Amino acid sequence: MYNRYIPPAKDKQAPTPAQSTPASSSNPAQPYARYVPGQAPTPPVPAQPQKIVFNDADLPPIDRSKSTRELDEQLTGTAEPKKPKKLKSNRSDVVDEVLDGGAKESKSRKRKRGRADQTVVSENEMSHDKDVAPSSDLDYDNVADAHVDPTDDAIEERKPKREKKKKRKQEDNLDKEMADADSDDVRRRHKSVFEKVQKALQAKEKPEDGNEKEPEEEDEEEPVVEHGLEPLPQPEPVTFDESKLAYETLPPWLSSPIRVSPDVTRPFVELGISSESSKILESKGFKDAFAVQTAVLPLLLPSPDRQGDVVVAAPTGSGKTLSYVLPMVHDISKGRVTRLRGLIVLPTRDLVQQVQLACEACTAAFAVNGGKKVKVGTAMGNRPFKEEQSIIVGEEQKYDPQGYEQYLRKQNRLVGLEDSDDEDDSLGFERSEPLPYHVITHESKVDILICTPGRLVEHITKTPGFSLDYIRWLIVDEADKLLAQDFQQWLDTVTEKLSIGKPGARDFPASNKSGVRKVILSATMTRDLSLLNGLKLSRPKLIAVEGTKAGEQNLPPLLKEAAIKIREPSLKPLYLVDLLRSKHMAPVNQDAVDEVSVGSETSDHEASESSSADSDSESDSGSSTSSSSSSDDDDGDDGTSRVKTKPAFPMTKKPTFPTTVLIFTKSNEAALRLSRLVALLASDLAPLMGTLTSSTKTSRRARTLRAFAQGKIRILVASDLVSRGIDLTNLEHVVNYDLPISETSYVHRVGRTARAGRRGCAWTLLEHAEARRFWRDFAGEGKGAVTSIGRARSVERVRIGDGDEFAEERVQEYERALERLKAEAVGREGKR
Ligand SMILES: Nc1ncnc2c1ncn2[C@@H]1O[C@H](COP(=O)(O)OP(=O)(O)OP(=O)(O)O)[C@@H](O)[C@H]1O
Repeated sequence: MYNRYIPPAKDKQAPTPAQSTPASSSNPAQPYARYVPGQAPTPPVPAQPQKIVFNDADLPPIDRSKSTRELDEQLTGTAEPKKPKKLKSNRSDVVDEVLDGGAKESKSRKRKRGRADQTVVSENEMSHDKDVAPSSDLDYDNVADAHVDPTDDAIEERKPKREKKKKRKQEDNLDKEMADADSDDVRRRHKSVFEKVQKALQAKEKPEDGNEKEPEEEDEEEPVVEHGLEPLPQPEPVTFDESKLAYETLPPWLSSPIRVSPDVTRPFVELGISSESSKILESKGFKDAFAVQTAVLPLLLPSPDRQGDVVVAAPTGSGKTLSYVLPMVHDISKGRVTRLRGLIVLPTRDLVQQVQLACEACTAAFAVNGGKKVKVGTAMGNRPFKEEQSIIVGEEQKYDPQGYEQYLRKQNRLVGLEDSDDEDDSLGFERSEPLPYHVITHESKVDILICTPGRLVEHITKTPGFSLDYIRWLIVDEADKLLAQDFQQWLDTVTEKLSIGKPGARDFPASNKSGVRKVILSATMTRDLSLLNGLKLSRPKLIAVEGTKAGEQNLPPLLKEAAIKIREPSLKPLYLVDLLRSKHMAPVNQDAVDEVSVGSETSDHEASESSSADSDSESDSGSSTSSSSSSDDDDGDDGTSRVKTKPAFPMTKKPTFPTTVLIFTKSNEAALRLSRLVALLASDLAPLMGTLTSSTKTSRRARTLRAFAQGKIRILVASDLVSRGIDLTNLEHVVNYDLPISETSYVHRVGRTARAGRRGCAWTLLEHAEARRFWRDFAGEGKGAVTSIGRARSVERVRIGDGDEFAEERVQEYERALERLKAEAVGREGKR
């Protein structure tokens, strides 16, 4: 929180920069002041001269900052052991005074009295005394702040005599007031203040009673303003109402989306898909169009109206993929020649592979009634670049003596030129040599390319014959992520290519439209115009599944969320094991996969999961190719990346697990460590576990996902790699072992379950320090809740574990597992 600077009142003298004392940690007399909202600002501390002159030699210097801190610590119970200080601060004086009920005259006052005829009490000090004594609503901050710095005396001496006289008069009044303060009336008022102080201290010291304490009940941390540098006068701060500003400045298409109810479904035939195609879609599990599809398909399928681009903001698992794949494949299937007409850009390789499957389902559906079987290719850096080039672009030797002549002339011309301005050459293409009297021509081998942004840019710049001239569909899925992280300026590179028109190349044969259709999608769609502008959208329309307010990120309607308090963070893995073994880990959908019994097939595996054997990157930057040095040696029988372990503790029964779980950790390393730890703590679950991290080879990740889909793996431990887009059909539970870094991340993580109209549960393990942020930012509960997450029901509180402590033998077992984990890590290090 930032503290707002409140300029001093007009009649106060504004400090000039020359007067201000530079902030310095070495300055022990650094003054601190505290901003109290809604109260008049503390008058500016008078400028401090370089040399401090004391009128009273016996008077010890007063450290204002020290006193403020000490009181803070006393009140909040956060006092740290301090070096003994000879000085007794003004603030301590005031607290003494308050605690003594005003009967005892404070030392500061004695001092003031003592020097009344030598020094002049500053206005600050006076105002403080006036404020403190009679007020029953004592504000300690003001009390402390109001104390004058000793250097004020020196300043006072320099003031004109007239002013001093005035001050002396005020001082007389002060003495009179102080005498009054001895009266019973004031004593009574001080008593009430004392009671308040005691209450406040008791409330602070009250130990946690073990019950789930509402984090929002915790006191707000009070803002502290450091006045090491005297603030310069500033204009009145402008109040900034973010929500108002955002919506008023959004263009109409963004602020007024086309809303669709989440319950709507319609047969595909009603939306313009032929009955033959619809039947094939149904055979693949797509019977009726989901809500988002009912809204998007009419905008993207051929129609007599001129249509613009489409932006889709719909919850995770709502079926966004099919909403763009269907119309794109439908359109491209009307053509004859294979040209690169559709680009789908996605942030990770796993998503590329997933969307490829959806595309293939649709190509089959439209390869009927003379429709073209649309060819789909991928470019994501999972194989050598050359190989990928040959899959995407075909090369052909064509007999063409004239062309060959030209080719030779060009070659001769280029010989000896240091800086060739030949575009192809400067791009570093590796060209094949033509046969004599032949020329080399290139043709796209795919109609649709699904790619990661980095790899796309590599092909644009390095693959001969790779052309975007015929592109008429550009799909950007998980758009907020792709726009926020502009990998290798992919968007500029692509939009520049798309701006080059080629007559007839971008016509849509089934309608009167030409150009590039852009479809931009995300469950957490950005409203940041500066990002969206980069897409150069044409007459865009925003589709939002109802309930998705602008700026809001809605969770799937059938998602149940719960938070589990971790009372002993050092034993957090035990809470996870208990959760996995608890009644909460039950199937939540009727058709959930039956319990599998894997037997001991994997129990004799020797190797534990290697944390860094593979080197694929999470978000493809495009420059990496799959690592040939990576080994799949430690794959399971079915090639999956199970957590293989020699059981640390004897297995007594066959491994079973009633449901499916995806556990998110904060990093690759954390995922690998946790899965190994759980395998050691619950060895019967080890054969059912797998890990998904960005350090795992892509092919192995794909096998793990396949094994999960087949029910062979039931528990996945993952980094945020799979938090976006991944569709694990049978996933029923998501566990946030580590709290996600943002609301957006939370939405994507928990959105791996409760997809496509199914039920799902999300569990978040909460350490004490995280509770406040979770309830306020993610759950949207309590004081200052600011969440943008929309949900059908509120987050539940669930208790796991045996109270504050686990049985001693479990703790010992855990310690043994940790020791073993450590030994394994050391052993691995040693091998490297
Ligand atoms: N019309 C449909 N009928 C049946 N299932 C469908 C239909 N449309 C999509 N699905 C299924 O719904 C699931 C979720 O779809 P999809 O992956 O497209 O969601 P999404 O909105 O892209 O989610 P995310 O934002 O997490 O990427 C998939 O398993 C998909 O096969």
